[in-house]
Amino acid sequence: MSKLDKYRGIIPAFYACYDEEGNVSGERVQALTQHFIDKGVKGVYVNGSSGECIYQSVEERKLIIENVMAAAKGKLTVINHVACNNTKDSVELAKHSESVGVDAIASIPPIYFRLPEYSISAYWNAISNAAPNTDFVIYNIPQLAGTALTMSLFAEMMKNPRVIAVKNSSMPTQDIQMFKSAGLAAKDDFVVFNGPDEQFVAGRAIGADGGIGGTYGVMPELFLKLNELVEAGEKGKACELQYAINEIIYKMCSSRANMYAVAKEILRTNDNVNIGGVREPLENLQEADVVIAHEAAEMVKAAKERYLA
Ligand SMILES: CC(=O)N[C@@H]([C@@H](O)[C@H](O)[C@H](O)CO)[C@@H](O)CC(=O)C(=O)O
Repeated sequence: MSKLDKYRGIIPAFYACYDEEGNVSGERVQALTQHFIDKGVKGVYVNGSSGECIYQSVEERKLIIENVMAAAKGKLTVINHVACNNTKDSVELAKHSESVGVDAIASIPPIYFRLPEYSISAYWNAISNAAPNTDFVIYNIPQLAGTALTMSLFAEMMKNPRVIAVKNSSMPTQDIQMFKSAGLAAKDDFVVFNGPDEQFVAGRAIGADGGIGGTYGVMPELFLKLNELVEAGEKGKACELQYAINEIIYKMCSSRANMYAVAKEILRTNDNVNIGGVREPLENLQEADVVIAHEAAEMVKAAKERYLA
């Protein structure tokens, strides 16, 4: 048993939870956390892309993680994404994360200015030094952050003993293999999370230890089953379920509204969990999008009936 086993499995990327006025709702954060505990997932990834972190203040992000921790009570592995695009605020969130007892903090590189690698490693190490007793996860999502995790930057970060994982949301699954191999060459144990939900089976096959995903939240049971099939070596069945999941994701992405608005409507419809809409400038649902969300909700139900029986 490795001390990193708590990160191996299905970890939904936590959605932003708002009240009817669009303010962060601590009560709804707790309700969503409880929902994930009830579903039996390994953990949650809080304040990431799915958490709409770039549209939230430092105080709101503190409120969110405090409420996740209050409801999780040790029943979930909690990873808190703390990057704010400036070192000062990110450091403040890192310190606060450690004070509330998260398992790990995570960070994307700084966005907008194309910084040299020594500035990115200095940024990540400053954040990590502010939480000296907390694991650190590098979040690689070049298509959104605009900066990719190169192998030289990765090697530099491996010198930090708290760096235990990469959450890899880049599209080439080969990146997973490269980070996994280099991570294991540098350390006794190292975790890589699959990022693109549509490639979960491929990511796991090439070395990912589990996944963190933005669509797990609307169908955690299906991803738990998918992970089980992968672990059992049932390639054919795993691919069949992956294809069914992908049809659901394509449906979710076919909406004019932002995908997270669709996800929240699916949660409301299928699970009676109401966490509001999305924050502007993300698009909320119009009538045609509600139809799409309800079709996707039906697809989730049908897939559960078919694959979980
Ligand atoms: C580019 C992107 O948003 N990738 C998502 C995926 O889960 C993605 O939503 C999913 O594969 C659907 O395309 C995650 O990797 C992001 C994520 O987990 C997070 O930080 O919320």
